[in-house]
Amino acid sequence: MWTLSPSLPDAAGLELEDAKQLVREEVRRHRRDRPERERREAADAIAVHAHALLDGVTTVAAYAARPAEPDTGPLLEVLGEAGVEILLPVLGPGLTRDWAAYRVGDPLAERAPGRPPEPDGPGLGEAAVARADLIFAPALGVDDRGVRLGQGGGWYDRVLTHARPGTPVIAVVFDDERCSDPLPSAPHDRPVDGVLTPSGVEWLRR
Ligand SMILES: Nc1nc2c(c(=O)[nH]1)N(C=O)[C@@H](CNc1ccc(C(=O)N[C@@H](CCC(=O)O)C(=O)O)cc1)CN2
Ligand SMILES: Nc1ncnc2c1ncn2[C@@H]1O[C@H](COP(=O)(O)OP(=O)(O)OP(=O)(O)O)[C@@H](O)[C@H]1O
Repeated sequence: MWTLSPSLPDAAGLELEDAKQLVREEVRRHRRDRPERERREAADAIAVHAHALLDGVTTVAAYAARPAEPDTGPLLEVLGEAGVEILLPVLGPGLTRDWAAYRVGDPLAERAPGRPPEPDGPGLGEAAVARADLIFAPALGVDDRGVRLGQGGGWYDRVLTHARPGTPVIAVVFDDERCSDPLPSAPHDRPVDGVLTPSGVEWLRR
């Protein structure tokens, strides 16, 4: 069985960005091979465990998954059923950062190949993430320190500077991407507070 920890490429002697890129390639390769059934089951389990995080939460910043990511459709449904306000990322030119409100059932469309599905409501501005009481972030891997490896655009590292201090950030990954060995990390990488996998919620930093 593949898991990220023992599959970490040997990053010794590499520049940090090169080391990150190698790990991204390893995870993406594995994601491409993941059976669709496993992805579907993971999505359902992730949604079930998300319930436990919603006490006292009014607004959630979440995301609509791209094809090989854990599907967030069931998670978004759980959020909708709980009556919370949902914000989803919207990308402008050059991956600029914005958010729009989303209600379950609203159309989501890929604006360009490889881009995540997006709502078409008005942009609320990058700083709208400050409304969120809870933030779900996509990731390729998360280690014991909460270091999150993202897709490499720095989108979340930048956008999270607008989150209200103390707002929990929860990365969503498959079980085999929850990594017990340290992932490469830079000073600007904002650690996450917890990780949500099909096995449940794990708090890493409290
Ligand atoms: N579902 C989801 N939404 C997200 C992210 C994410 O990782 N997942 N992001 C996390 O930061 C931000 C957007 N990051 C993005 C990163 C890459 C591409 C993209 O166009 N990828 C193309 C081309 C890549 C390339 O050639 O360099 C592709 O993958 O085909 C789009 C958005 C915000 N929304
Ligand atoms: N807060 C920031 N301010 C300025 N530049 C940043 C910031 N965060 C990240 N960057 C730059 O963005 C690029 C990608 O960063 P990084 O590798 O951490 O992305 P990532 O966390 O994997 O991606 P994402 O957050 O989009 O999923 C790097 O060149 C980095 O220097």
